[in-house]
Amino acid sequence: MKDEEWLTQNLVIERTKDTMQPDRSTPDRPAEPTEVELTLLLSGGQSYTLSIAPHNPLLQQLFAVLMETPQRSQRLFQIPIKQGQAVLAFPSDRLVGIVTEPPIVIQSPPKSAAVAQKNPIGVLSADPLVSQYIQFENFLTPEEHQRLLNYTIQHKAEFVSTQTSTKAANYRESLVLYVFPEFANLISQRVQQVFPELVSKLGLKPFQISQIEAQLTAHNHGNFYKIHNDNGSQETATRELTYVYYFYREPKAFSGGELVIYDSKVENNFYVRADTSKIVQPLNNSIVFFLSRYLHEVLPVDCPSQQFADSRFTINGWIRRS
Ligand SMILES: O=C(O)CCC(=O)C(=O)O
Ligand SMILES: [Fe+2]
Repeated sequence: MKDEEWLTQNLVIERTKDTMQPDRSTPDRPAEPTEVELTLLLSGGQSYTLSIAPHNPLLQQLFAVLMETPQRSQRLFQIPIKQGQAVLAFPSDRLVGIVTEPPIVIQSPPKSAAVAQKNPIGVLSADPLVSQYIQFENFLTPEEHQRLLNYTIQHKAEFVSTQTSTKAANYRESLVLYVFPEFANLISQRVQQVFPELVSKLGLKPFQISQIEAQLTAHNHGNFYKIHNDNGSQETATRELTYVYYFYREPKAFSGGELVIYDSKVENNFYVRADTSKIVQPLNNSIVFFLSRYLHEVLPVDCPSQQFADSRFTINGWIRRS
């Protein structure tokens, strides 16, 4: 059967609320939804939200179209809406992103789901208990990266010791600079530029950004940050996404300092740490994004020279929703 035929023969229900079945979840797995809310992001800034059954092959077809790079085969989507009283029609090359809620796993997509642009590396899964992240390499230009490195080394004297919000001892050891306006603005701008892509690739519901926070950190010999999340207090509750931009002097004079992002499991209605995790390498001039609620840690850094200029530097912060 051709796609067009299939599409006109299958009814799609428009957006409805309360799509979850009565709770038959086990502590570890959410109940399977009976409907998925699907937002189609079209070029030109338009979007359309509808609800469909999770096993409707339309989902596979829409995702398959997104994967077709660099050349898209041209076809017309004709999706029945309003109980079949109307049709949403658009050519396949206008589809630029798909948001699903709850997150869904598309079985056997062609290659990685993170393809579309640039060179993102990361882990993408639609299971809310499986942590996902996106890492972009070459995030700043070489010139910006070098200027940032020079600026950081020149401002060594302004760094202070880090603390956690709970002031727990032996939980976090590193240095931080809170005021660095030029580069805080630069990172904030670039983060805003990739934000729509992030939301789409991470399968998040789009949200209004209220603030992008930024701090500049230096991890030198023996420094670390033990397991924590970034939005566990009242003051930090509106942090939705965490970003970490890594930079350092070449040749690299430290090892370790990997970022470990833990998967989750649900206990007593709370997300808690699962035994499985992903390890993110702090690649020079790369930036990683992940949900602020994930538990994560920075493994100890080994920097034999102990020189500040050889540190594992980051600009990291949080995208807050309004
Ligand atoms: O430096 C990193 O890789 C992560 C830092 C972090 O988790 C934080 O500052 O909250
Ligand atoms: Fe963190």
